[in-house]
Amino acid sequence: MRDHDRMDSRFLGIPELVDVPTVAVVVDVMRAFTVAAWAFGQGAERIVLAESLDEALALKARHPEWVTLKDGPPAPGFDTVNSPGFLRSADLGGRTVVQKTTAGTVGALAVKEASLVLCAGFVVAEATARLLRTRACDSVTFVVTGEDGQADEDLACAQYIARRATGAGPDATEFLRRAGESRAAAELTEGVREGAHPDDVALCLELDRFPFAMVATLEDSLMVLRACAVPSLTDEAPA
Ligand SMILES: O=C(O)[C@H](CS(=O)(=O)O)OP(=O)(O)O
Ligand SMILES: [Mg+2]
Repeated sequence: MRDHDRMDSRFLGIPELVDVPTVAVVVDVMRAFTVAAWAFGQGAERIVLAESLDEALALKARHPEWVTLKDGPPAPGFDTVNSPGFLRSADLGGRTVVQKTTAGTVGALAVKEASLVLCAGFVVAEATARLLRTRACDSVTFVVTGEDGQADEDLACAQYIARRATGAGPDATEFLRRAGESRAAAELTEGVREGAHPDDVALCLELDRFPFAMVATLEDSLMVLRACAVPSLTDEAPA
């Protein structure tokens, strides 16, 4: 039986990903994977993580009913922006979303050959940790997507999930405080980052807003993210 306390965690920025991890948790709190979680919360069936803006536009041209979003300001060919505040009023029931951002989607695509790829932020922290526990993951690479691995909102979330995945029950307050004081939070609050809603930072700091984890897999050469229900702890085998 695996000892949950022994999970080996490493925390790497995207440029540091030189080998293919077995299990990767790609963290982007502000804002890609908070946005992705909200898309599922609003009914989206799947999210295609696009390699480039051109690929997102080409997918839209082939599938006009798909919903495209990118970070930065609104742009032709894109239906919306990378903002949980704006996305929470969208009806995405059964829709396919195409997402392209500066950090989050790039980080997920950088580990697309891994056996298990989870995408995460605070809004799905507990479900993500629980999935790592139920899959008995002994060694996990956390991809800290922002600022070449230095983004403290992503590192804090990654460290929190890593602790939770070992069965420890750390108080989230300090991790959320770090995220709230991060450069990304300040830039979103001050309007430096475009395509932002005034509620974005608060929405990115909602702990366990959603009950699902998010798993990315290659489907017909596209990296596709799907919400994944995770059994409750009472369904886990005893350690
Ligand atoms: O939309 C975001 O918050 C960022 C882009 S930027 O840093 O604001 O330019 O993208 P993400 O990949 O979600 O970190
Ligand atoms: Mg980010």
